[in-house]
Amino acid sequence: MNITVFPKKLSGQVTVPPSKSVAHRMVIAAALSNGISEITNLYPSVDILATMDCMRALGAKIDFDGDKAVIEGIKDIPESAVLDCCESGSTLRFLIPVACALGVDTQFIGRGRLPQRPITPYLEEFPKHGVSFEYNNTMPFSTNGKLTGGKFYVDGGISSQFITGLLFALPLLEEDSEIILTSHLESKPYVDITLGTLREHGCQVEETKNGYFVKGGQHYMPFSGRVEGDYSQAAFFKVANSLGSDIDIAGLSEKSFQGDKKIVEICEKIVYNKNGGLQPFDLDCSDIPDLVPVLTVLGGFCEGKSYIRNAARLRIKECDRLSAISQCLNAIGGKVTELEDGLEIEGVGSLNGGEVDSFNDHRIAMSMAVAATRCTSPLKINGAECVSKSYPDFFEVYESIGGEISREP
Ligand SMILES: O=C(O)C1=C[C@@H](OP(=O)(O)O)[C@@H](O)[C@H](O)C1
Ligand SMILES: C=C(OP(=O)(O)O)C(=O)O
Repeated sequence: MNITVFPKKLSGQVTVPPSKSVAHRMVIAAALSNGISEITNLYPSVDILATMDCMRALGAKIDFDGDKAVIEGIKDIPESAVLDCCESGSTLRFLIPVACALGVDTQFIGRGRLPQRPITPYLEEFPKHGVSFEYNNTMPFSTNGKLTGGKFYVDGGISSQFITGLLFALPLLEEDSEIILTSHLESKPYVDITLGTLREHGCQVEETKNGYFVKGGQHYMPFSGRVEGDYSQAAFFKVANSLGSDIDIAGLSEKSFQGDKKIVEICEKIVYNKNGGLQPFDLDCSDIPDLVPVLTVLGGFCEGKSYIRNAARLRIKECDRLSAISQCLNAIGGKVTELEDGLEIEGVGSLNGGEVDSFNDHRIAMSMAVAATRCTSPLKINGAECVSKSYPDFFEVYESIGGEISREP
């Protein structure tokens, strides 16, 4: 579906959808628990539906109705399973260790960019712990064998999702385990969300000076709760506000562990200079990768050069996000230069509109819809249906706050 967005500032109230990151974790932990958990404020994004289907395939009973899921933890572990991770990196990287810890011989299926996204730490470490892979740099691929504990050496710079996956799996093993980070852990706030979920389910993890120690033989206890609002989605509306819209954003928890909460501080700190223009910024984005596309849009309207730093990992997300957002903004009159691990954004004050591709990436499509609020002519976003990965009704919400769009199948 292609969507043309007509330039218009937005105003009204939005309740942000529940956090995708928190929801993945709550569903997985509930499915591993001994008993029944109830999760409310669940939102059927394609990624979350994928995680629920995978946990069903591993033996959990999940009854999802409205915004509530009743999850009965796995009782009978299947010998083998096929897990369709769709395009979700989280689902894939969280569930490889989980399936292996349960001893399920698993075929992993995926599409879009997922087959190209790395799973290197597992390929390197798991054969030393009883698991073999049939893997040809793409999907489907298969795992065989039951994971055993011990030391896991993991590069912290590819994706924090490997640490989360291991943290979910290691309490289930008989032996104690240690995760040893061989380089700085990027996206650490996401691991902190995982630790919070594990605590809620009664699992203990100790932080060490270079990683995590996890006792074996632990049991997940059921836990019922509500998924908190998503700061990475709130960021689109926050940035729209910094660009002149007037959106009242509801549904966020101030106590959240989400690293993307940083968007609040970033937008509060953005100051207007004496001509009413926005001051440029220089940001280390190692802990907030998902904010980068929309922050690039913000930089496009600042007066002077803004910088996004420590963001090399963005090249291995749903698309190469550094390249995609640069191409999109440059196609409509922006001045963005790719750096090896970041971006230089020269503010231009106003963008023209025209036509861009979503690169099949939800965060690129939504960022461009925010850019459109300040374009001088309509902006067509091709392949805009990709928002369903995290925010299926994004464009309906956008219309509800005064956005004007037309859809083309
Ligand atoms: O653990 C998570 O929920 C996520 C971790 C981050 O990935 P990386 O750790 O690969 O940066 C983030 O980009 C992704 O959207 C969600
Ligand atoms: C990168 C993302 O998700 P995942 O890694 O789970 O595919 C995202 O939602 O921006």
